Amino acid sequence: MIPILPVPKRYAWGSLDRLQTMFGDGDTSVTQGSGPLAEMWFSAHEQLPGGTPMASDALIREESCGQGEEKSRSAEGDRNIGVRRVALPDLLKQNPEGLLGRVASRQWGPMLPYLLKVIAVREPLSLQVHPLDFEARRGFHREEDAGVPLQAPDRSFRDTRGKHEMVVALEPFAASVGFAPIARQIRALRSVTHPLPQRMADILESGEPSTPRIDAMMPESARVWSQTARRVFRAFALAASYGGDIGTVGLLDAAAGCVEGNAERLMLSNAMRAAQSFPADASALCLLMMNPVRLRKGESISIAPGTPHVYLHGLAAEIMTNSDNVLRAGLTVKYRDLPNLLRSLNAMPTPPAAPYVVGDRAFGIAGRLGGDRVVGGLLGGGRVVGGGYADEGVERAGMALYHPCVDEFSLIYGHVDGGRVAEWPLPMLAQDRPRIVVCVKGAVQCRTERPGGITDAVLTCGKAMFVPASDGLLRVVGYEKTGGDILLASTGI
Ligand SMILES: O=P(O)(O)OC[C@H]1O[C@](O)(CO)[C@@H](O)[C@@H]1O
Repeated sequence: MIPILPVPKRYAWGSLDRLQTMFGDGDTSVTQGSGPLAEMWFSAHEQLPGGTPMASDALIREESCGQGEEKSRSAEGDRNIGVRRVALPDLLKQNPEGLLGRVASRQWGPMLPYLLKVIAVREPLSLQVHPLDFEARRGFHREEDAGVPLQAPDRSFRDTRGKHEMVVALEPFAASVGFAPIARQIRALRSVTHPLPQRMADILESGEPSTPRIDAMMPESARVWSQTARRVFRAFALAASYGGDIGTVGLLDAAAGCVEGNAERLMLSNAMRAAQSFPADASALCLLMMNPVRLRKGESISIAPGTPHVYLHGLAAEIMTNSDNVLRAGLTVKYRDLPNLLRSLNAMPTPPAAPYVVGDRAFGIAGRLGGDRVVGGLLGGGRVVGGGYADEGVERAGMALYHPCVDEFSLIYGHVDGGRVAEWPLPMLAQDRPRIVVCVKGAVQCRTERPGGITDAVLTCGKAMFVPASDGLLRVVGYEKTGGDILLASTGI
């Protein structure tokens, strides 16, 4: 087991206290600095030139450290033990098979195929879409050829990989994800008295072409799209490219009293939350086209490339393919790249999908499908109707495994009581793979056993370990009376 330090990301939408409290214990170098803290990355994403940190540092204990590498020294018996900080991607390149395992290193090369984050959302994130693999490769090379530096703020593609992502709520979490059924979009838009939302509703109802400017932004593949997808694309692109200030907060406020239906009310409330943070940005109206999502602790949602989404509020774990490619349409101070976003957009109304969830005693909603296997259902009308933990919450639920339909990652989240050994929902996912374990509450003790001997480590809240594939099975025991909550990231195969 190798201790790793997260990379803190400070964006304006981050929290002023959640991550500071969770990760601030002990090593304050991780959380020091003022202002909001948005994300903590446990990552082996390649470093950007110019020193922008993307990858976690691994802390390697060594009896003698090379010059300039030694950060701290302590006497252990007669030995002089040093701690050397090595960027995780460099460490993985030294011994891919031992650290990542045979299967992962053959499939993805000397690279950790997933990126784990803990995110604290105080203000809405951007209205965004992630690209597919081929779109990321094409976009990356286009920007390289155009000479846009990798770390430039107006760069969209920072690597060549598509981004598939999954969110597991650690506290209540609010978002808008994917396009809602078209009738619901029309009802929400019609409630707002202004020519722009009315025009969007007209487009959705009649399918008439919006303007040549908007139709010119349709990707080539739109030729084979359904009428519904074309209508949705046009209405979305109209609001996202509008540019002017229409006084969205006042309009949404006036609409709040007249809209009918729970889902529509939630759509309006999500749009209002976005508009309050970005009052002059008409793209907040796009949230009137999107499914409102409310996750409770332990509930989860899977975001496939192409899915438009806005995270609005809450604390969550996020795990994704090893990519930082985000295409933004609005609600942000960061670079917007509407043409590329529209090229990647999935314009078909689709209910947000929960990943497969497997767990022991973890579910009261979806029901069992034989053995300990439970299939997460779909979200509808802003309520989770399948998957995730039952009402009583994670404390009583034990561990659950969240597994979307990709091979690169899976996540276990749950609580281990003091003195109890964690019961993994699927034990094989806790061995022979590259794993990252993070304690997000209380304290736990991790143990690995391999021919060389037993290794033990206590993780208090905010501390993390990279557990190499060669370390064999990982056991986690709740520490002291209260035990702790952990995230255990692993590959899916
Ligand atoms: O562009 P923003 O609003 O800062 O959001 C970026 C963040 O959004 C996400 O893509 C969420 O989907 C994160 O993984 C990412 O770090």
